Amino acid sequence: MSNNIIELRNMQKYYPVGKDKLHVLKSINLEIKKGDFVMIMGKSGSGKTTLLNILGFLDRFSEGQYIFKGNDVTNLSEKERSKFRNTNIGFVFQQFNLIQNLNIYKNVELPMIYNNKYSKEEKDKKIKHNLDLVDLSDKINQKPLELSGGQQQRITIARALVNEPDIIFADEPTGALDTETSKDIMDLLKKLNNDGKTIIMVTHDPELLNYATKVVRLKDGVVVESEE
Ligand SMILES: Nc1ncnc2c1ncn2[C@@H]1O[C@H](COP(=O)(O)OP(=O)(O)OP(=O)(O)O)[C@@H](O)[C@H]1O
Repeated sequence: MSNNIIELRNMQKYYPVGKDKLHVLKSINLEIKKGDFVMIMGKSGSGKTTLLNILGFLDRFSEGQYIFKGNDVTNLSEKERSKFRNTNIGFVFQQFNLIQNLNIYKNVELPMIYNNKYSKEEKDKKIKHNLDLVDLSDKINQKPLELSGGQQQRITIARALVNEPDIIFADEPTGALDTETSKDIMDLLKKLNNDGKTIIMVTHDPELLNYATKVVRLKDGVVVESEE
């Protein structure tokens, strides 16, 4: 088996717009290896988020083939897609997407509620372990808005890790943070990458390129450059 964790073959994505269709991703061929730290770059509207959402089973594509960990996942049902997503992928978003009226424990617990396979003791252990990993176990009973932006993003990273996914998808994870806090978050992602997680990240920021092992540049829905 190849050591590609992800392969896209000749993938096309159209969005319906009135009677027409907008061709937003054009003949995308992509190979991502286990342990890569991939940066998807390109101008606003070039298709970065659409590509990330397709790779993360959040959106469907129109034509082509998707091979994920050696499985052809092109034609999965919605239920199978949710299972793949929940088992294999952790998500980190620019706007954190934490639930404000739940405390940190409950927020980090969420992905484990959906997959429903751990006992209360196992959940406690995993939540504490991952909060330790992001250095915030002392915030376990607080609410998201009582934390700084950087701390909230660290909580979303703990949440992304609880189901022990192989891959972390991050859409502009530092977009809402100042320079110094961005560096902390990038260093944390790099540490996870060094420990074996594959990271696929969308960014506008060329200064973050030195964290990457692979760069994919999109222009008007076309991969114009893909370099290791
Ligand atoms: N649900 C949708 N319906 C129709 N068109 C869409 C939809 N979502 C995105 N688009 C269009 O698809 C194109 C690509 O959008 P996408 O969000 O993937 O770009 P992006 O590179 O991530 O941009 P940004 O950096 O601004 O987030 C844009 O032209 C956008 O307007």
